[in-house]
Amino acid sequence: MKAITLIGSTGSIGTQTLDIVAQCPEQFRIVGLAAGSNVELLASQIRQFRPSIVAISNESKLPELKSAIKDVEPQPTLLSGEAGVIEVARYGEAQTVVTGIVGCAGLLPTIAAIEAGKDIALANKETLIAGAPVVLPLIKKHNVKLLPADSEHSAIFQCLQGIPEGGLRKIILTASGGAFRDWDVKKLAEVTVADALKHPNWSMGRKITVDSATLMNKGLEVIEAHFLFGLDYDDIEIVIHPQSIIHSLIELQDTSVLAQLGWADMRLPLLYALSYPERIYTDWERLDLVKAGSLTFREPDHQKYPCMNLAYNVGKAGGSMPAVLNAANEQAVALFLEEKIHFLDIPRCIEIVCDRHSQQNNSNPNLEDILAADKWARQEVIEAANNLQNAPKVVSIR
Ligand SMILES: NC(=O)C1=CN([C@@H]2O[C@H](COP(=O)(O)OP(=O)(O)OC[C@H]3O[C@@H](n4cnc5c(N)ncnc54)[C@H](OP(=O)(O)O)[C@@H]3O)[C@@H](O)[C@H]2O)C=CC1
Ligand SMILES: CC(=O)[C@@H](O)[C@H](O)COP(=O)(O)O
Ligand SMILES: [Mn+2]
Repeated sequence: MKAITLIGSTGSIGTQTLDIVAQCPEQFRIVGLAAGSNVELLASQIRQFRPSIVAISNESKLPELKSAIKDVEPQPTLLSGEAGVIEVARYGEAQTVVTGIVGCAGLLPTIAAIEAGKDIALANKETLIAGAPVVLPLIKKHNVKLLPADSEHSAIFQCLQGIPEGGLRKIILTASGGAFRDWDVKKLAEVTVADALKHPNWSMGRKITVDSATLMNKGLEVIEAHFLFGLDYDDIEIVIHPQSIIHSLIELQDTSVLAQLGWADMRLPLLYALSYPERIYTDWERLDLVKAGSLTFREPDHQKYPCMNLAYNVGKAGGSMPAVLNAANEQAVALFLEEKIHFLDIPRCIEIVCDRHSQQNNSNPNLEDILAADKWARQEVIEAANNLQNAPKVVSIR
């Protein structure tokens, strides 16, 4: 039975991972949980899954959590703050750590898990995008597995099984097109937060749902694919596939193309990241091609969605640029969700900050450099947002 620690247990990835564990008690058990602020859900997860160690990142919530589980026997070790989450990530018993924290907040716990010899089931793409120059060498050094759980990267990883080294020629990432795929570009000036949070196919957390709407999610996934599978950026293509049935494709040297298909259900890539290389039987709804109907494809519109080109350019620049792109995007999306900037300001702010950083890109950043670049970019987005024409004054960063 595989022992699993789950960080980000109260989110979309977290709850779907726990659904798998509940359905596969012979295969998996939870030893550690970490979350941000959601005491009620975390307490009920503790009751159901009986982890040995738990952390809540928001320190002020620890007393509430303690009280909510005071009758649970045996009591798990309870920690709080960033240090507590890191402690949970490195906790002894677990073989695999599922990274379901959103954003670069996942970076330090993931590094701690790798250094403690854990395999990583990677949902938290921001960790790799910002931290690849540090994370990838550590994965090698500690001889642990980096198993993709993002649906596209899982699809590519599944297709690659049995393909000899050097056989891969191109990656084709599918994109749903996000909330505004059928909106006229002129209407994007009227977008509300509620509009951006209506993903056509997937039910996910707020940040990634906005990323899907700007197509930055696909831009981030291009960089993620580069780091995971080692192809040049010119060999990673995006295609819009509104049905989200084909989760991505690979082209091989002889022009043969392989794809992985399934309903839009994150449990499948999560299960494979946990069971790899085994395949576990499930009673989940099986793909019915007739029910799926037409599978269609179109070119992405780079004028309408500038985030994709931003990501390609930043990926090609490398160094500390991806950390800056990622942090700028996190900050811009947060401001959009707080209704402090407009949807169309998201790429504007990111571009301004990436342009500024291009003068000082660090080609070989260490962890300290990455964290500094991340902090700098967030502050710069605040400034850029305040300077946008007609923008209401935003806030100063903490
Ligand atoms: N959802 C999906 O289908 C997919 C998600 N991903 C990626 O997976 C990651 C998670 O996404 P998703 O589940 O949608 O996000 P959610 O917003 O639904 O969940 C985020 C989780 O992270 C926790 N969290 C936030 N900040 C911290 C912190 N500082 N320390 C500890 N825990 C924290 C939250 O806790 P709390 O709520 O208690 O505050 C919550 O459990 C993202 O990187 C996303 O890009 C990738 C592919 C698909
Ligand atoms: C489920 C998943 O992996 C998400 O990253 C998904 O890809 C979002 O959909 P789009 O970015 O294609 O809209
Ligand atoms: Mn994805």
